[in-house]
Amino acid sequence: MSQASNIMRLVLLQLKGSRDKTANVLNAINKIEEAVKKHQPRLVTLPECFNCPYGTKYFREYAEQIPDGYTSQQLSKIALDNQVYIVGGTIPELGENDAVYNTCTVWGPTGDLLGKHRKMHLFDIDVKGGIRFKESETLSAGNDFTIISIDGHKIGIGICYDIRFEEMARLYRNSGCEMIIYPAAFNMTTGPLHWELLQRARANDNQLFVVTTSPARDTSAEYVAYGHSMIVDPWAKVVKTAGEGEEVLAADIDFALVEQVRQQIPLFSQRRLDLYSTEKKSK
Ligand SMILES: O=C(O)CCC(=O)C(=O)O
Repeated sequence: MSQASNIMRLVLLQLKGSRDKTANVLNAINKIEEAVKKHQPRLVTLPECFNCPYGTKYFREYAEQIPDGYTSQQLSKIALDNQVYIVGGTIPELGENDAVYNTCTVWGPTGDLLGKHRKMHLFDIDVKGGIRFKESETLSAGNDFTIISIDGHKIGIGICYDIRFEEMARLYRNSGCEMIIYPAAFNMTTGPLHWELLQRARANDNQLFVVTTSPARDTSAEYVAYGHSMIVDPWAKVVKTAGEGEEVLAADIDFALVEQVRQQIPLFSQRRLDLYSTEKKSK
C-alpha cells in the first residue's frame, strides 16, 4: 500500500482465550501470521484481555511490564517480522508503584512501541439480575489520551467501557482522528442492547470509523464475551461484523469517506461553541 493512499486494509482477530497465557499469546501470534499471509493487512487488531481471563482476580497474576514483558516482546517481534501495524488488544500491565492497568499497546512495522493506552474509565457496574463487575477492585485508571498515526491518518485508542464516554471520542475527533479503535469485551447483558448502538453512535457523532475487537464467546468462561467484533464507517453504517466464535475479519476501509461525510453534514462548524464546549484537562 502506498503511503499516500486513503485505503487501509484491516484485519480484526476475534480470538478465543484460556487460562494459559503462553497459549493465548501463541494463538494470537499464529493468527497474525496466517492473516498477514492471506490478506496482507496494514493493521491487525486484537481483543481486550487476549492473554488473560477477564476477571479482577486474574489481572495482577497475569500482569507484565510494558515493553519488557513476554507479551510485549512477542508482539514487537511479530510486527517487525511481518511488517505490519498491530493494535495489541489489551493486557494487564504492571505499572509504577505496583499499580495494575488494563492497557493497549500499539506496535509499528519496525517493532517499536508507538503508543500505550491505559483504560481511562474502569468498568464498575452492577446491573440487577444481569452483571456485576468492578475493575477498580484491582485496576487503576489511566489518565492519558492515546493517538497514533498510520500513513498520515490519526487513530485514537480507547478500551471497552471507554466507548460509553462520548466526550473522549469527541476529544479524539477534535484532535484530528479519523478512526477510533476499541479493543473490547462486552458481555451477554449489555452486549445485545448496547454494543452496536454505542459504536454507531460514536461513529455518527464524530464522523469517523469505529473499530472494535472482542474475544470470541466462550460459554464455559466465568465472563462470557459477546463477540461480534465490528467495523463501522463515518456514516454509522456497519461495514463488517463477526459472529460469536473465533473469526478473522478483513476489510479495506477508505479514509476519503471521513472528509465526504464531514463536508456533507458539517456538524463541527455548526456546533454552538458559544453556548457549550468539551474541554481537555491535564492531570
Ligand atoms: O460497557 C459495557 O457494557 C461493558 C464494558 C466492559 O466489558 C469492559 O469495560 O471491559
